[in-house]
Amino acid sequence: MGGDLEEWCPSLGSFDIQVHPNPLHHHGSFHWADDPDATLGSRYFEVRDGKIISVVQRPQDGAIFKEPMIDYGEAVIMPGLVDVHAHLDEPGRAEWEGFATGTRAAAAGGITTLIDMPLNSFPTTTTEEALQLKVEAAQAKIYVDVGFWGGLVPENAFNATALDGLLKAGVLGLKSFMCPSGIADFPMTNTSHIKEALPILARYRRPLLVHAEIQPDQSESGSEKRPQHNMDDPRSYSTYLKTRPPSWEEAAIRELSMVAEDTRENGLAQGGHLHIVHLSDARVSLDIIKEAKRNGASLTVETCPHYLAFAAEEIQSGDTRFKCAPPIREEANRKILWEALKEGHIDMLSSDHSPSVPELKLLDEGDFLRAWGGISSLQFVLPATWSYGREHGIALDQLASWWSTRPAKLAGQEFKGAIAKGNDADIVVWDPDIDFTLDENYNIYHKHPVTPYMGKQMHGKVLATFVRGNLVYREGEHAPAACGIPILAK
Ligand SMILES: NC(=O)N[C@H]1NC(=O)NC1=O
Ligand SMILES: [Zn+2]
Ligand SMILES: [Zn+2]
Repeated sequence: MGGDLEEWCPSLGSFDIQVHPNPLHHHGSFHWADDPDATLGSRYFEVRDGKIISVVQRPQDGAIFKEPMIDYGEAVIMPGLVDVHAHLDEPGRAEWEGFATGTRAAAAGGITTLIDMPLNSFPTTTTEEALQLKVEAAQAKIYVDVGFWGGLVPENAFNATALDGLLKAGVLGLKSFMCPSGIADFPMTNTSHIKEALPILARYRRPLLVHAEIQPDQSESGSEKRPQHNMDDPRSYSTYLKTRPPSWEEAAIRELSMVAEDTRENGLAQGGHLHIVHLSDARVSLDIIKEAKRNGASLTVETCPHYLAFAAEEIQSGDTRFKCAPPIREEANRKILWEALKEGHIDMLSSDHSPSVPELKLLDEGDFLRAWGGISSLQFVLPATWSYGREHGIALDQLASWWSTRPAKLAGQEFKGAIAKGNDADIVVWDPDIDFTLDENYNIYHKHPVTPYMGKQMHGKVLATFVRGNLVYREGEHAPAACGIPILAK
């Protein structure tokens, strides 16, 4: 590695990066996410004022190369990850996770853009004023770029003026829940709320993201109930699993697939888009999604590394670090999820980083029914996807598509998600061959170190992360200044 890298943020100015193909990892060809025809060979790209201004096979191919030149040798260079689903909880619950801690973890994990969820912070991001508070809280604290989803709740769903205000203020889209969210000031929406909001979102060409689970008896208690399962052992994972069967996801996704018909050509919400967050059920729910897509709906779906990494059978009694909703299902389901991802039926990945203060995980009692549902994982999504994905024969360009290109598109970030001329120089440099064990000595930058990945052996180490040409992280060190910016839709 050459060049003067001591110059951290706010800008490295102009520089060039040289990339050699990694002979161990080319999986047929080494290429950028947006350039499937690229053949094996060194590649160069040139960065100026935070933008990629050229990508060439050889320096003489039209680019004027200047110093400094950074040569990353055998390392893999990919577009920075775009995580469209993270809960940064500030303002209001900064003790759960915050902008500084969350984005430092993101930078260390190769994530260059993160879209913050409208809930778990207080107030929830359901009004223009609340968005303003979010932006103020993020200001000067973020190490990567951060956009914001707004919240669709019953209170604003039938109020077109309120939704217009929120969208004009710059949220990148809206998010709603079809079951209790676990947060009192983020009540769930039903199908009519969603149907009503979709044409408004369509006018802005912004998506509606939905937590797709429906609790059959529909009682809105704001928290999970302990119905007929209260005779079972609350420390046993299977007890929790039974409380949220695949039929919950199926019921929600069936309703959504009908609403999604409005997004088809000549539909009431043409130009609109529905996105299903964190799919866990790889069976009937996925079949409904495939059918809806075949019928022309503008619909996408994400899953998360924890559904691809873990299986219900291995979750130990009382280990509530693994509690999330929808729940992690059986090994057989995990296998089908991988197939669906590789075949393109699942469009992208996200972290759903949803930590709480450790006390709410009730780790001592190990009560799965009462513990906070949410998995902390932000910093580890790249090595987790790679480590577990290697067994399933995934390729680097698939990683870039699931983690960068497609999520950038969902979030409307046309200048992010790919290493291409004119794009932001958002880049992760990493070595897929370096193994590490996530243990107590590992630098975890999340607010709290509680994570189900603790103790796991993983492959893949992030060497450097650039956000708009700024070196924000390099091997255990962060830039002294927080040079991420809030992203607001125009
Ligand atoms: N409120 C919140 O973050 N809930 C999230 N946690 C989880 O496991 N699934 C969710 O939707
Ligand atoms: Zn959710
Ligand atoms: Zn979430």
